[in-house]
Amino acid sequence: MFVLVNLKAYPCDPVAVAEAARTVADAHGVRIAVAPQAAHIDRVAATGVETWAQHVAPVDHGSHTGHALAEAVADAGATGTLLNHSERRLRLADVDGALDAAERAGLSTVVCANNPEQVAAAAALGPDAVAVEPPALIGGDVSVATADPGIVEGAVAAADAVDPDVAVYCGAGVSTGDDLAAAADLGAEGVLLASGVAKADDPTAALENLVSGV
Ligand SMILES: O=C(CO)COP(=O)(O)O
Repeated sequence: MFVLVNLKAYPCDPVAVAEAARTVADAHGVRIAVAPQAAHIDRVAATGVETWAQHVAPVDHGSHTGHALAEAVADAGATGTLLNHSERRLRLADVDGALDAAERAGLSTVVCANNPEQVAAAAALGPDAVAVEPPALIGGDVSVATADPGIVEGAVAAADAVDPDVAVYCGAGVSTGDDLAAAADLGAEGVLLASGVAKADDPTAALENLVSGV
């Protein structure tokens, strides 16, 4: 299982979370990545943890003030990027353009989606992975795998029908080893989570609990 920790814009210490993630990943042989704010990518990557961007823009080098250029986040140390997160939605053409930008820069990609129908559309664009995250469950205490197992199974089936090479992750409310195990049982190959780690008093303990479900 792949564990992708999205730090959003939470007021946590990104380097402390990154060091915790690298330590737990190494100790347990689990792939854990951290997606900090763009301005923190270089400091997070310097810890040695797998580092992702939260977004890249569908643009090339040029006159694009204020856009997150895929090459720039890759230069800073990111090796992958989220796209179309529920809190950073894109138009379909911009998801496609951002996937092109990420591919140009050598970044792995996860396109987020609300439901199996959007998962199918996202998978058709050829990302490395899609992630189903029901917005109503994001930031809550009940994991998507418990609250709505059918949406995870539906996402796995939808992606498989379009392109079996696209991995399927799930997220929203994931915080424990039981949540991770439940997601795996439903066919997910990874989880996205945020508050369970970014808001934890002890991110190392939170991550240790999570990977106990691998
Ligand atoms: O949006 C998410 C990850 O990208 C999920 O957030 P929570 O883990 O806080 O529910």
